[in-house]
Amino acid sequence: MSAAFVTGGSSGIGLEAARQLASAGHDVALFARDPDKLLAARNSILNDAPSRRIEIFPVDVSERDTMLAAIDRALDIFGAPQMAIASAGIAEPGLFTEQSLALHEEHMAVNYFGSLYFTRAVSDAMITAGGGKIGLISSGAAFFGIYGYGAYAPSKFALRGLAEVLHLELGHKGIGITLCYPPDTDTPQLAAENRTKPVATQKITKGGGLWSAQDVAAALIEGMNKDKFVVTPGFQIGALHRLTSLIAPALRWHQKRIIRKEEP
Ligand SMILES: NC(=O)C1=CN([C@@H]2O[C@H](COP(=O)(O)OP(=O)(O)OC[C@H]3O[C@@H](n4cnc5c(N)ncnc54)[C@H](OP(=O)(O)O)[C@@H]3O)[C@@H](O)[C@H]2O)C=CC1
Ligand SMILES: CCCCCCCCCCCCCCCC(=O)[C@@H](N)CO
Repeated sequence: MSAAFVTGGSSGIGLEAARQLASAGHDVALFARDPDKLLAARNSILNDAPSRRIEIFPVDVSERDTMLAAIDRALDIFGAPQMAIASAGIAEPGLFTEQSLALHEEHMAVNYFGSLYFTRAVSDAMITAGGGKIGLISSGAAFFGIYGYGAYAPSKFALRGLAEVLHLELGHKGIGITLCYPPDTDTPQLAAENRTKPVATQKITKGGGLWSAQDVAAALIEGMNKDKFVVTPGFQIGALHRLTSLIAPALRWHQKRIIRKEEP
């Protein structure tokens, strides 16, 4: 039986991806910090896919050695996964002059290095096993600098840089890399960030549309199955992906208009 490993699998996009992979016949390993949320996620997935094996691994993806040890335990149980998705992430919007340096470091540690440790460990195992597919979640905020995302966006730009290299280096070793750029997606994280998000940031990101976690997860998994490198949910994100360097001056002009009005 083939397995799927999912970080951030206890909530939002990761939980929906894990649920869809279990329903498609995969056993699943879930990685996230809060054991209670992991248990609830396991029960909810088992409800939809009762005959699958679902194991939970309470771990902080940014703690390198404990994370690698947790993946080793999952590899002992399941062997190399056929599918692996790194969805664990944090997003705290705010202004550069008001955010702490520690918060910048935390975004890189979780969103970038957490995804990197996971990718390194599962790709090593997949190469030995003869192949596999890895899904990484960047963001629509990784195409151009968006007001209010000084701590968050760079971690997603970095992930994009890594994925572009891995697509080239691992592709011919039988490892598919799929990079997803979701717009705002209706998850607990979006609800939490909206409580402190500057009004200008909300108005700017609204232009990307609002997706459900189910639909983003489905688009990512479909992209992985079809060996697509890039998944862009929605026409706005698709257009941004193709056009950003061309329309960068227009995107700055568009934001400055909103910022002048909302952030005196
Ligand atoms: N929602 C949105 O609008 C968008 C989201 N994204 C990206 O999609 C991904 C998923 O986001 P979303 O589903 O909205 O978020 P949620 O907050 O709903 O879920 C995040 C998951 O990541 C886990 N997680 C967070 N920090 C850590 C950590 N340090 N170690 C291990 N697990 C961690 C959480 O569990 P726990 O807290 O228990 O650890 C939870 O399972 C993120 O990378 C996000 O940046 C991209 C674009 C838009
Ligand atoms: C010429 C003028 C055209 C203007 C169009 C502007 C469209 C911008 C869309 C960007 C959407 C980015 C959402 C990121 C969400 C995210 O990553 C967080 N919610 C994470 O939790």
